Amino acid sequence: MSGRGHGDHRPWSQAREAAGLLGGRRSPAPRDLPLTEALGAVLAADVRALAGLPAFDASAMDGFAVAGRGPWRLVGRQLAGASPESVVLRPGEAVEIATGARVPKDTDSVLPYELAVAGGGTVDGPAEAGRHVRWAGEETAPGETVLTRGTVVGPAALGLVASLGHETLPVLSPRVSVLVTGDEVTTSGLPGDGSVRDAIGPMLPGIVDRAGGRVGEVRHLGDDRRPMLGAVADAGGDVVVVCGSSSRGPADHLRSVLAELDAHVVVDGVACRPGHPQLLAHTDRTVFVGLPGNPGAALVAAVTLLVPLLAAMTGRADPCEGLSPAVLEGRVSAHPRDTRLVPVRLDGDRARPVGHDRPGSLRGAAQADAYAVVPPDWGGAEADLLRLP
Ligand SMILES: Nc1nc2c(c(=O)[nH]1)N[C@H]1C(S)=C(S)[C@@H](COP(=O)(O)OP(=O)(O)OC[C@H]3O[C@@H](n4cnc5c(N)ncnc54)[C@H](O)[C@@H]3O)O[C@H]1N2
Ligand code: MOO
Repeated sequence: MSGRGHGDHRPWSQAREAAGLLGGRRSPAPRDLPLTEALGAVLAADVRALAGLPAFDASAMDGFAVAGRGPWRLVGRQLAGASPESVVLRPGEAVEIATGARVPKDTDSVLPYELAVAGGGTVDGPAEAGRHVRWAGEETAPGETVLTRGTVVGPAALGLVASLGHETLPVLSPRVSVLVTGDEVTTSGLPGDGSVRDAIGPMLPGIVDRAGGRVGEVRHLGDDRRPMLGAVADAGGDVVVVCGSSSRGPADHLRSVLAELDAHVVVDGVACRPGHPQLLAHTDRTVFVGLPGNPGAALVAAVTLLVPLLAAMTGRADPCEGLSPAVLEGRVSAHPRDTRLVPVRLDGDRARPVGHDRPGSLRGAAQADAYAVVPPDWGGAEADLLRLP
């Protein structure tokens, strides 16, 4: 049973710092992810244009592509996506053209419908040489660097690189394996009669994603020690998260399993409520994070250790940080030793506790914008905030 008293628990802010420091010393190997999976990851290398933008000379307006001086004889029509070599223009000729369509060879400019006078097989108007054509490569030339290493891939970046011909992106994104433990934990159907539905497995991939990592596998295990040892030892990835088994009951084997794997323990218990049974440890190859089985406590532990760890592994800002402090409403009191994390809704510079914040419940966190951080020495009124992932 317990060999460590409560006094050994790390102060909450120090635990977060320790996770960030460890993450800063661990860089995941670069890997290529399909564009559909690259959102939110950090670029491992500069990205160059594989094709120019536009990739061909295209009309920027609906109207007429013209060559030479007007009036022009209408010789055809070019719609977007039409076969590339359909038309070649000679001086004095025009084709009706759609925005985005490839302009015929030897086009000088495009005359928009609004400026054109058309009839009797001819068209005339004030065409200006070179205008209203998006010339190949004028926005981006092939080979140009369009995104630099270290950029967090956002939706626009995905659209950009797709338009330049990429199928994958080189990213730094820690691979995370999740082991959910507990004989009583089920993955489908109604809970009851001593069984509970896994609430942590469904929650973690989104949290990991927002911190720039990817969950590769969520495995469910019982409470026996030997299978847990095998599963922890064999779990692939840069980070292995073990849920449940973090406390000091007869089925809580994580500490002894980590000791058998010669893991170095960095944090064993954090002075926060909920979520004090948390673990951070590592071998040369892998970082281990132990989360409590109570789902509300697991979420607090995830934002305490897992999120800062993953963010620091790719050198990005912690996605939970950056909110300004707010006036904490309601009757919240500080705990004598532990930092309390209170789920709140934000309204301007005010934070209102939402309740339903017991360690076993995610109901409050599911409706909240942030945790209000209430340290033991809290003076009342304003509290720091930690954005909920
Ligand atoms: N003697 C002590 N007992 C406990 C302490 C303590 O300090 N001394 N701490 C309590 C706190 S606080 C927590 S939190 C839990 C953490 O325990 P474990 O991490 O070992 O988790 P379990 O005992 O397996 O489960 C706790 C609770 O959560 C339910 N659970 C577990 N996994 C899931 C899941 N994936 N989804 C939903 N619910 C889950 C489980 O059925 C239990 O009800 O220890 C306290 N005890
Ligand atoms: O601290 Mo436990 O992790 O509250 O439920």
